[in-house]
Amino acid sequence: MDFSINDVWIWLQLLLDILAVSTVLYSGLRIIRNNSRTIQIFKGILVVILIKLLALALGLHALNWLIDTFLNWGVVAVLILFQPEIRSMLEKVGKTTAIFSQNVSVSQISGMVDELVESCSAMSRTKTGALITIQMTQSLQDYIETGITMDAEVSSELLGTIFQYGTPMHDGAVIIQGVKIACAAAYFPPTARDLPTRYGARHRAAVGISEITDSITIIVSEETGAISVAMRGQLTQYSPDALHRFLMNKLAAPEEEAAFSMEPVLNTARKVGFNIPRRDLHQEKPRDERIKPLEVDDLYNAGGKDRHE
Ligand SMILES: Nc1ncnc2c1ncn2[C@@H]1O[C@H](COP(=O)(O)OP(=O)(O)OP(=O)(O)O)[C@@H](O)[C@H]1O
Repeated sequence: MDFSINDVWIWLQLLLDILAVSTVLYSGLRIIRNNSRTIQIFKGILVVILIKLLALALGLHALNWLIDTFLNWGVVAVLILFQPEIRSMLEKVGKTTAIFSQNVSVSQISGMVDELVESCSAMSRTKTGALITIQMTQSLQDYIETGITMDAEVSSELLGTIFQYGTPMHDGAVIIQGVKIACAAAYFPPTARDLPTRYGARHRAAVGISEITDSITIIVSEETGAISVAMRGQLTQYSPDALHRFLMNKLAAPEEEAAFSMEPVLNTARKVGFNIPRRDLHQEKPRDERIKPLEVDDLYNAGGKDRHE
């Protein structure tokens, strides 16, 4: 069989097209899955499309016209409704203000994690409420501006002082950028979801920021002293040791995560004939096995509660 350069180019274009479309669809579905608001809007759009199909099948012209008009305006409505998600997606594409791109060494991260865990452990013992968010790849600049700007090394003493009850900065969240405290007393949009009643405003704020950014938020409960982490809309309770392992795993080995998020795209490439070796999850992510959450609340499956011993 003869292949001209033109044929090769057409195949390459096709392949690029498939890769681009699957990346866009995958990112869109991830945003929808990770955010309760987008799930609701997505369900609403599906219902409207189903009604339109029904109207077409039954020949209901007036209803069909109404839905067409609604869908035409729908593009504008979706752009307005999804504005925060679109903005955060574009920020993600254009910006890599991640902890890892700030010339931060693993030993600096390790030092920061030691201080962070020590202070959370101390605040857990004294039942001092705390809310600490670590910026990952998406910028938290908008939220930093809602608080009191700082530029200080993370230290157990400083965090303890900030969250001491009655001090001017104890209300709100501390945001960590790189290995530094960028601000205190920041305000986060709380989640719109119905959380179990044992979770109050602090936990709602933590889940809220974890739904709209890829940040990691640590919460120390004033009521119980429990330490939890909010990430991608999920709240997980950790012991101080497990928290240390979790943070080191997330902050000191990010490139594995990034590579794994490309898996669906790589799968498409494999399907069209590219010989890309598969990664062995168990062989390459041994550190995850050491993470032992005490309790996992999967907030997306209301009431779902797994125990990991
Ligand atoms: N939207 C928000 N953004 C940032 N911080 C917030 C926000 N809402 C509440 N907080 C913080 O949470 C504190 C109130 O927490 P509340 O007791 O209602 O929460 P909780 O989830 O029940 O936690 P705890 O278990 O510590 O009682 C406030 O004093 C404030 O510091």
